[in-house]
Amino acid sequence: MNETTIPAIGIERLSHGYNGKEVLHDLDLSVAAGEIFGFLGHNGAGKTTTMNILTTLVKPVSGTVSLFGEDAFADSGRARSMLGYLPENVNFYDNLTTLENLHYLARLSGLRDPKPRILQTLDYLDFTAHLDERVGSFSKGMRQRVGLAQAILHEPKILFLDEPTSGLDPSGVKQVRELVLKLNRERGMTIFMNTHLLSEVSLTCTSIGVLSAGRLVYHDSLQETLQRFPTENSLEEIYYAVGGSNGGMG
Ligand SMILES: Nc1ncnc2c1ncn2[C@@H]1O[C@H](COP(=O)(O)OP(=O)(O)OP(=O)(O)O)[C@@H](O)[C@H]1O
Repeated sequence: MNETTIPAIGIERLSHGYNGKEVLHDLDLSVAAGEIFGFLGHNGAGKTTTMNILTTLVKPVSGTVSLFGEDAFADSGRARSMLGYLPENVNFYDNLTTLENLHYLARLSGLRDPKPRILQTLDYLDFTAHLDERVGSFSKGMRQRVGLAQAILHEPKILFLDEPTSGLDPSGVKQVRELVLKLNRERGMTIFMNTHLLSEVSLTCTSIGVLSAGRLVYHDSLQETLQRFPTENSLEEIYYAVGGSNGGMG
């Protein structure tokens, strides 16, 4: 396999379960470098479980995960240096400022002298004005941008976002969308995004996968998807057409 064909994310025969009950069944998936991949699925389909495995937080029962061709669990420290993760709910210390929170988290993850990089990242995210404000006073959208700063501080090659626009107002949704596109365009980051918001997928993603009850029932480029389903008026209809029909999207 040469450089150009090594996927950013390679998943082979991945299975996982809790308390003896399997929730991910034999998942195979590959995401090319430079993609913005939208991972769709109803509640309980297994999206967060998959993301927790891809970010090496959870070791799978069976199967392999590789990041740019390297086994993620052979050296999870190395894998973590390649990836950034914005979980659905990030916990910050409300009585600490943006800078103090990011400094603390950066030191925890082993970055020495992180301040210059924090300043540079906040500048990139257009958030410098809130550097010395306490996170406890922030809106959900502002907290999300601090979360994004935390996720990209070490300049990862792959960014994992779990429902990044959940609970945001329309302007917050737009801000996150624009930042995701900017990180992909300017820094070449591969983005893997769990989402319920089908409208966001068509505005942001280059390829989509649909997970239904722990099985990948669809994976293709957004362009192919829109061509293949010309009569479906929305991505939601496409979602149902390809098998995500057992449950609501909320
Ligand atoms: N720590 C856990 N212990 C036991 N069961 C779990 C655990 N985490 C998830 N599950 C179960 O695994 C299944 C998949 O959950 P998961 O959170 O991965 O789905 P999801 O697609 O991310 O759903 P949502 O959109 O609601 O976040 C669900 O049936 C869930 O109840």
